[in-house]
Amino acid sequence: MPSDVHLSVRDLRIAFEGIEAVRGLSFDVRPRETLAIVGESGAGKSLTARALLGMLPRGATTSGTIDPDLTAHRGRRISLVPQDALSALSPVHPVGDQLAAAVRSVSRVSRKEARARAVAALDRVGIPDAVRKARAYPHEYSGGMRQRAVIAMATINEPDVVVADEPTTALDEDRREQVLRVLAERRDAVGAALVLVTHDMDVVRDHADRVLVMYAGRLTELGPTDEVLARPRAPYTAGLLASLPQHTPPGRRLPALRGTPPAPAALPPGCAFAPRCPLAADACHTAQPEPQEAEGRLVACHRWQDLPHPATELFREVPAPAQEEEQQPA
Ligand SMILES: Nc1ncnc2c1ncn2[C@@H]1O[C@H](COP(=O)(O)OP(=O)(O)OP(=O)(O)O)[C@@H](O)[C@H]1O
Repeated sequence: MPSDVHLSVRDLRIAFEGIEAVRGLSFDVRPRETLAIVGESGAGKSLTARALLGMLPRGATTSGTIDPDLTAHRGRRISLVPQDALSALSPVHPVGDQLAAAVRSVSRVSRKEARARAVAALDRVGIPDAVRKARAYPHEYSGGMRQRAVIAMATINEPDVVVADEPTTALDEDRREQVLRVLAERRDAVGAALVLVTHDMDVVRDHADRVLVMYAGRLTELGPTDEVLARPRAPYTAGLLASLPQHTPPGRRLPALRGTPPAPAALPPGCAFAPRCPLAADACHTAQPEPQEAEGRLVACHRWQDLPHPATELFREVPAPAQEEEQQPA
């Protein structure tokens, strides 16, 4: 494994009763970078993230390699910031005690020292009056503050990898930005790699160094965020981008990406995106495209060289319904 890589995933497959939901995924995560995993619901983002942590649901079978395997070091070398902070915190213990317990679970320090580290960790994520707040219970924190406390918990033992699974879904935009900033700041401070699972391209644009776009359990595109967003090479990435309001001119219908992804048990032959893809050709309906190097990124698409620029144009065929265009003042 190259020295600038914290974690290396190769040909990861996750199945339930023999049906693969993640189908041969490979990627690396590097220190002090945020790798966003993005895609529609059911793409396999959470399963992938949870495989890194060894937290897959009962019944899941896996193959492939995750190197190093950090699953035995959860809370120390790899940690989770979940969507719902309350699920990460016990309601019956003060927040500071929980952080101190996390410290003492991996290092032999006195209670007093662990407590001091807990207060410092809360202070670092911007919890005001951290000494007093350390004695408060999770329900006494606001939503944004609670999520920052979870970030303090996830980074207090200076892990190599932090996995954040939709960490801001429950928050409003201001708090979302604040939490993602704190997460990036802590990532840098402890030298961790951050794997950020999201379905939100705005979050990807503003907070990820690289982006892994997933569709139906497979890699669609992987590369530097700025480059992928400025010029997507996979039609699916372009479709996700075209669905953002800022890419949709007035009078055009939202969302641009029509239809829904296939269920793992009902995959079409060939490229799983082909039935929704405006560029699909015969080969796309018969042969599954493998990820290949394409101008500094990985793209799994038979037709990546044929994409127009801007590729979001592919998804702009549909005018808005007449009543939206012709709305008259009452
Ligand atoms: N416990 C389970 N048992 C059976 N199948 C499952 C289970 N968990 C996930 N799957 C299958 O794996 C697919 C991918 O799940 P995953 O939670 O990784 O999707 P996701 O991309 O994170 O979606 P979302 O954004 O909705 O969380 C699901 O659509 C489902 O078909």
